[in-house]
Amino acid sequence: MGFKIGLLGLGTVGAGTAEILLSPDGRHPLLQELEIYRVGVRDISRPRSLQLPENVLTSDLEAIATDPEVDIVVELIGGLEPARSLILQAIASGKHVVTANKAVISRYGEEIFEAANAKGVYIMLEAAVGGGIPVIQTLKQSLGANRIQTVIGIVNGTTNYILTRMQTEGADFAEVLADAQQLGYAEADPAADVDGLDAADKIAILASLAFGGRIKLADVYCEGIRQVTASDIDYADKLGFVIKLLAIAQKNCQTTEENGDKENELISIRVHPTCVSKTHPLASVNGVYNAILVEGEPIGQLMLYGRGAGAGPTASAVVSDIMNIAAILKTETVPIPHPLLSCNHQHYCQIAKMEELVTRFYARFLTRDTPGVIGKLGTCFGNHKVSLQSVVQTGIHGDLVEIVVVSHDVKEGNFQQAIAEIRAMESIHSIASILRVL
Ligand SMILES: NC(=O)c1ccc[n+]([C@@H]2O[C@H](COP(=O)([O-])OP(=O)(O)OC[C@H]3O[C@@H](n4cnc5c(N)ncnc54)[C@H](OP(=O)(O)O)[C@@H]3O)[C@@H](O)[C@H]2O)c1
Ligand SMILES: N[C@@H](CCO)C(=O)O
Ligand code: NA
Repeated sequence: MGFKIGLLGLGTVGAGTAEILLSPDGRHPLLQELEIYRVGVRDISRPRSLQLPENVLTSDLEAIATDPEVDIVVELIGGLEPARSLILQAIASGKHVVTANKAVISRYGEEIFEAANAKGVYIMLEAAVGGGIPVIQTLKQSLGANRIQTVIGIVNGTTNYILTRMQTEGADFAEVLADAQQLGYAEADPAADVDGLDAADKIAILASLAFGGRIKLADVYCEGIRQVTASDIDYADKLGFVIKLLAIAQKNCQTTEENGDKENELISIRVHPTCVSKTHPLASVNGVYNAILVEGEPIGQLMLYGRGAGAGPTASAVVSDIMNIAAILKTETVPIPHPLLSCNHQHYCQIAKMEELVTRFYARFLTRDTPGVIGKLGTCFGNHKVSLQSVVQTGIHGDLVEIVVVSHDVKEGNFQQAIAEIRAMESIHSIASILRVL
């Protein structure tokens, strides 16, 4: 056998990975040279559906990360600790690392990549974004000739699955979330999915690759889907939209005030539920499917589509990373950092303020049924340079009237100022929802 794999974790993705490694027939011949040498889990007495070679299973994960026999450590336990420490121990022991852990990479990427570069080992993370979709390698290698302008993704399978079933069945949020957990799509703590944090980790990683600099996770604006209601899905539908949790990173034309230098272009980076026109390619990405739309020069638009979660698709990405490393180890006697596989970012991207974002908005108001209320809304928006595309009175609830507004492209800061004033108006009962429109 050629290369010894130390697998940390044998849950959804770990078991999917082991399954591929244990059945190499009909796959790339390089797989024949990969050996599952050790597998680390929390509880070795737990019954496993997989038949592993004897004495492979252990609960001593540190021993795997530092074992001189192991060539590649594959971290699939998830969470921040002990995942981060184990990755750092593996690097310090001269091992290449494959991980599906976007949470660790988006928070500790600088520490991990600096340690890896100093030690001359690779950190591969194809499974961390878009599951089986080969988006990391596409950005690192295949699109290297392009100037990337925009990356827009549906990158969380759990929330896409929930929104799709809410849309098609009028299903209840909690019931659909339980199904997503059962199917192995959700994170151990599904709040990471539902509150948009998982998507924020992923867009931080994608933006870093697309724009060639580090991204501080705290700079990613993030809203989840808890506040999306059946009513909004219904109104959006009538207006020609579906609601999707989008993760968006865009190079802003605006330059920094200090010197107006092109080098200082700002990046806008955000995750939020978004009204997407039914004719947009991302609108038909449903269920656990993910898609990433990239716009670059000269390639134009490119969309990658596939399964973003689940054992098999995610393991497909993990094993392809293992194979990339094995291929290098096989062909180079002294591995040198492969310029298209390693990460050498030296600076942080500058991030645009949310107030500066230019976007369309959808807003739903519950108002008292008093004369002139639509006029007051329109005047207030107008005073703040918010131009409206449509204002529709959509229903009456007792003595309250429901009004839905869709704006043209406006500055986020102007829109929010108008909303603050409207909220304080006597004739406004409440603002039921505000969504951005793609
Ligand atoms: N699930 C997906 O569809 C998916 C898709 C893309 C990326 N990912 C990422 O892949 C990683 C793994 O996710 P998963 O869904 O496979 O997780 P999982 O099903 O919860 O499996 C976690 C595995 O790690 C082991 N483990 C966890 N903490 C441990 C600790 N402190 N010490 C020793 N072993 C520990 C568990 O051991 P026991 O078996 O003994 O409990 C289990 O085998 C995460 O980073 C996740 O974000 C998941
Ligand atoms: N919980 C994640 C798993 C894949 O990263 C999702 O639902 O997309
Ligand atoms: Na991927």
